[in-house]
Amino acid sequence: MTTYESPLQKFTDGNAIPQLGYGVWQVEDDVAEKVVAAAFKAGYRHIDTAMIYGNEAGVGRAIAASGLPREELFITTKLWNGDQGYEETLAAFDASLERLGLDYVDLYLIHWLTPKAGKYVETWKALVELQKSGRVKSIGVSNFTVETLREIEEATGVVPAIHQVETHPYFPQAELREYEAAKGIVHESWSPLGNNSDLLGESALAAVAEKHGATPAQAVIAWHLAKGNVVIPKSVTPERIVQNWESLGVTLDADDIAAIDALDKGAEGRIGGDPAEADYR
Ligand SMILES: NC(=O)C1=CN([C@@H]2O[C@H](COP(=O)(O)OP(=O)(O)OC[C@H]3O[C@@H](n4cnc5c(N)ncnc54)[C@H](OP(=O)(O)O)[C@@H]3O)[C@@H](O)[C@H]2O)C=CC1
Ligand SMILES: O=C(O)C(=O)[C@@H](O)[C@H](O)C(=O)CO
Repeated sequence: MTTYESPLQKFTDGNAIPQLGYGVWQVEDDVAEKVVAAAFKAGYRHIDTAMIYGNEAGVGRAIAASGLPREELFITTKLWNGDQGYEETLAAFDASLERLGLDYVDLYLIHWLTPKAGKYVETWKALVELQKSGRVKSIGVSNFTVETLREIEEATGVVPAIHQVETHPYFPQAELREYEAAKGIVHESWSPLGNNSDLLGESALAAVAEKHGATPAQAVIAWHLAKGNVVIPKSVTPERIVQNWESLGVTLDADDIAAIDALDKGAEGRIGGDPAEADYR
């Protein structure tokens, strides 16, 4: 069996993130403990959770039981929308850290812009403070827009290390990725496999996958990796956890990438909420 190691993407703050990680949205807390253990066994060292997923404690138990040195792990969690605001953020962060059983996280994200609440600038200031405290190594955002990425930078002089946002072949985020590249913001793809849409059944993917002796999911993960995206596929199925990790052994050529690029559906390709409008509380 080949042993893989994820490539790293460098942040402008000097830290780096493993490009292939493991996401745990819609995973019950007790299940999270088991599947994160399986992910560690497969080789993943980067775990993506959030307060709203309700499984930080289960992730924390898996970390504690793993025996893996803390410095080999990369743990992300996120501030939920109802906790935005300067003081509220500091308190919510403490609670997340406690549930995880950690004394620092590698990455803390503002989960959604929530434009109507209008608190994202003061919330970003709290993340800047948390990074200074050393209890968060890197800070970033999720579900922002070009305009609001610019706004938080102008308010603080601090550019997010990373932007986690819906990205998959149906909705590849070309314009946003161009702005991020100019700013050195790493792009992170959520719902990278298209979360139960028709994506994995596309015949174009089947053709690319067959050419490489791979599965459609592996072809999609390899596409994200080739684009430089950080990618965090979720699965609670043991063989898929391993299969997704083994995407690291799949290298696409320019024709394969063009064939997957052609699946772009424009605005129609979006599966989740539009950050400019979504105001989940
Ligand atoms: N910041 C944000 O707002 C958001 C962040 N995220 C993050 O991104 C992560 C991934 O996104 P998510 O929405 O979960 O969806 P994904 O795009 O990762 O798709 C997950 C689905 O694909 C299935 N699947 C996984 N691997 C395979 C495979 N090899 N072959 C076939 N099917 C497969 C899973 O099934 P099964 O589990 O049954 O195996 C599950 O139904 C989340 O877990 C979360 O960490 C997601 C949404 C929003
Ligand atoms: O999965 C996430 O990270 C999300 O932000 C959302 O899909 C969220 O969990 C949700 O359910 C929105 O109401």
